[in-house]
Amino acid sequence: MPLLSDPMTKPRTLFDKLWEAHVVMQRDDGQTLLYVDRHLVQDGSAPAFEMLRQRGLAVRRPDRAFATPDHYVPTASRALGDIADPEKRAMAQALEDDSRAAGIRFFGIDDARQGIVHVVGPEQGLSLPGSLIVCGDSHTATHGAVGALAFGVGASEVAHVLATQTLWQRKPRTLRVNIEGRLSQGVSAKDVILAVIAKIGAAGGTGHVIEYAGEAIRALSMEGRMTVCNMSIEAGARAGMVAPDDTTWQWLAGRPNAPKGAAWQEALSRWQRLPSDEGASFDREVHLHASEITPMVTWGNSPEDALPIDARVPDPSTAASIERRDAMQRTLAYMGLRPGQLLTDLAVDRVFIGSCTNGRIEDLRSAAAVARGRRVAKGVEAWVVPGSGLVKLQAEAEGLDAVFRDAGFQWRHAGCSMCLGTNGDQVPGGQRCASTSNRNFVGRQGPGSRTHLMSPAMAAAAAINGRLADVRRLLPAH
Ligand SMILES: CC(C)[C@H](C(=O)O)[C@@H](O)C(=O)O
Ligand code: SF4
Repeated sequence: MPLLSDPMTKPRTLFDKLWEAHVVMQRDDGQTLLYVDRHLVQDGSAPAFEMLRQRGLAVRRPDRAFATPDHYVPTASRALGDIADPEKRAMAQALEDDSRAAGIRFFGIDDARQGIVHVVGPEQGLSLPGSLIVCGDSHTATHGAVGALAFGVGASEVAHVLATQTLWQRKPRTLRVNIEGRLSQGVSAKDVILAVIAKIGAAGGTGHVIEYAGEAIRALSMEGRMTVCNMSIEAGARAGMVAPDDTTWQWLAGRPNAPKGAAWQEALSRWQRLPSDEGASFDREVHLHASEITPMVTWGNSPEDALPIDARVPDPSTAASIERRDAMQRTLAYMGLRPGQLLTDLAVDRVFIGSCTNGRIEDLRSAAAVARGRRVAKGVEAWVVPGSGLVKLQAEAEGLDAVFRDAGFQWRHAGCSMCLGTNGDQVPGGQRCASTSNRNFVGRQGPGSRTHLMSPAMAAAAAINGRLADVRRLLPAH
């Protein structure tokens, strides 16, 4: 029996192991300096390079950074010149110039490997188990799916990491979210994370790193785990992670930047020791049973406003407080909803399948399975935006582009696109969009846009039906 008080044998969580392995030094005020293994950079990071220039600092470890433009790139063409806003065009160009000047590996818009940085990192094997990964973007949590500690940082921290390869952080607390049992047919990783956020709230994970565990998480593919980890930030958490296992090794083996040969074997034996030890304790635990989770959609302006698709728009008069009632009334007004309306009665104008949450090959396969042999409803504009150029090529090799095009979807180039609309791909004001992205905030997809978050299969079902729809009633005919 190990002595629990012995720090060498005390059971540790995956997070504890990762944190301890990256500590450079601790300060008396509770801040810890961490070593950063991988720094992912996107086109919003131009100001960080400028900060370095102003202080006459060089990039310390260009070999540990990687850059690709995603937020500002056009998805109708592959030319930076097609970015209408000159400021954004300059930012996208600056990323290329600054990366090249610093010797940072860079995938430009004309490179098939370009894409949303959170899709490209894992795809290229740049995001590896046991590593500490940062990026100047909140959805960096995605990379935790490979068993990494990955989180978003601000612009000045991006500059700090570029200059020093380290980062000051306060140690977060740990929260384990356990999903026991098996998911039913038509229920996906997106439904899991929407159900988790609906349960714990958009601030439920504040100050914590979440480890997702349990049978339903173990059964998820890597793509599914990335979807779950991606939205950790929408629960307020600092990061999300899943212990690496056989699914992880199989998915990573052979990726361009994953270790090869003897180095792979050596890495594997290290990585196999990463999962939380039996008996390791977490500051908090939350339990959900997979059988409780059904296809979900959001109705409001926070990802926590998620309900099963067969539910009705909630009634503000039943709210727990006056403040909540007023907030709900404002939300319903913005979203153009009436209390008690069936969610399946809501007609959509737009459908967006893509983003770092759900723009991977498996997401496109599940949407295509629903779209196959069917037609997008009249008056609906439906887009599919692959998360990376390689996802696009893979989908084309499988004929998914033809499935989508035949059904009346637009097949676009890779980028963040309508998730945030910074590249001009926006939902017009007042229009309702079924979206596979991660945020439904006021104006998120464009001023006045109304976003309903859901899984790729559910978004495809909405495109076909012209209304929010229960994909279980529209499952592909076999
Ligand atoms: C623009 C970027 C900094 C932002 C983020 O941090 O997440 C964006 O990616 C988003 O999804 O809102
Ligand atoms: S796809 Fe959306 S959520 Fe992801 S990085 Fe781009 S804008 Fe942010």
